[in-house]
Amino acid sequence: MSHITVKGVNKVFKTDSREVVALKDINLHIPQGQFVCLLGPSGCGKSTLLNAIAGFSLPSSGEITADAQLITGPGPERGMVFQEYALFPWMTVEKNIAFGLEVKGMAKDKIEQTVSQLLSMLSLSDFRHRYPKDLSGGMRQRVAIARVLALDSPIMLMDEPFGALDALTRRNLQDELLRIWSELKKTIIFVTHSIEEAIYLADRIIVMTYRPGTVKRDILVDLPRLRDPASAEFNALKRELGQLVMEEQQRHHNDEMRLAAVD
Ligand SMILES: Nc1ncnc2c1ncn2[C@@H]1O[C@H](COP(=O)(O)OP(=O)(O)OP(=O)(O)O)[C@@H](O)[C@H]1O
Repeated sequence: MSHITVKGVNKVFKTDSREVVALKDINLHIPQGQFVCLLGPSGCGKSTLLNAIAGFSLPSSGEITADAQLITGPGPERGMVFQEYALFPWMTVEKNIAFGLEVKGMAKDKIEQTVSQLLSMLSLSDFRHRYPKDLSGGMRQRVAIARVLALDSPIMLMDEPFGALDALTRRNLQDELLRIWSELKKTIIFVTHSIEEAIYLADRIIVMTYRPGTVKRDILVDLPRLRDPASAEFNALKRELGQLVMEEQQRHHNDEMRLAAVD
């Protein structure tokens, strides 16, 4: 089981000069196995919501539960993949993947078996003895995904994991992620500001508003996979989402102009 409930969540950041309402009255239920994208322009609270679900930064009010258990901090059932890979540079690929399992005290032969399976699943077998600095961005992100999969968390939280990759590598990794997701039946919450990426991947897209971050639209994507970005249905949804995101982008822009005028 791995469902998430977000109930009446608010998050306020206080700085010396002002308060930022990053999230306001967010209510969501994410069933087990759903692939959800959080979509919106910069500053609309996507990472704040993801970090709250991860337990890194708790809500100011409201509550989030995973399998009906209140989230009060990070937990093994929720694995996080960041944009910036977060690998240990002094460890080889296989050591990076094995690390969490060693910390958990798993038996050596079981670790070897798990790591080999993951290396194969993510096409990393030929790179097992390499260090992160000797890998491309796409390969490094594969290792980061393998590391989270090693811990077998039923929930994967992903914060713009492919944002720094070139278009072709990004599409390859999107396809691999879809394959892994359908094979392992994970619940995935994936932050992106790419409309096309959200439509390509998600069962459900949650469009957020810019400051305060609220749910602007909650859309189920009912297109068969693998999805064709050239299809009429894909493009119709892209236009609809483009309009919604642009409205928020405009609010972001207006806000920046207003703040610049005050300074
Ligand atoms: N630690 C913090 N202190 C003060 N304000 C913060 C803090 N973290 C986030 N914010 C503010 O909260 C709002 C939401 O930020 P958040 O990073 O969640 O947005 P985002 O949608 O993930 O944007 P991006 O795509 O740029 O990462 C922004 O206005 C941001 O400036």
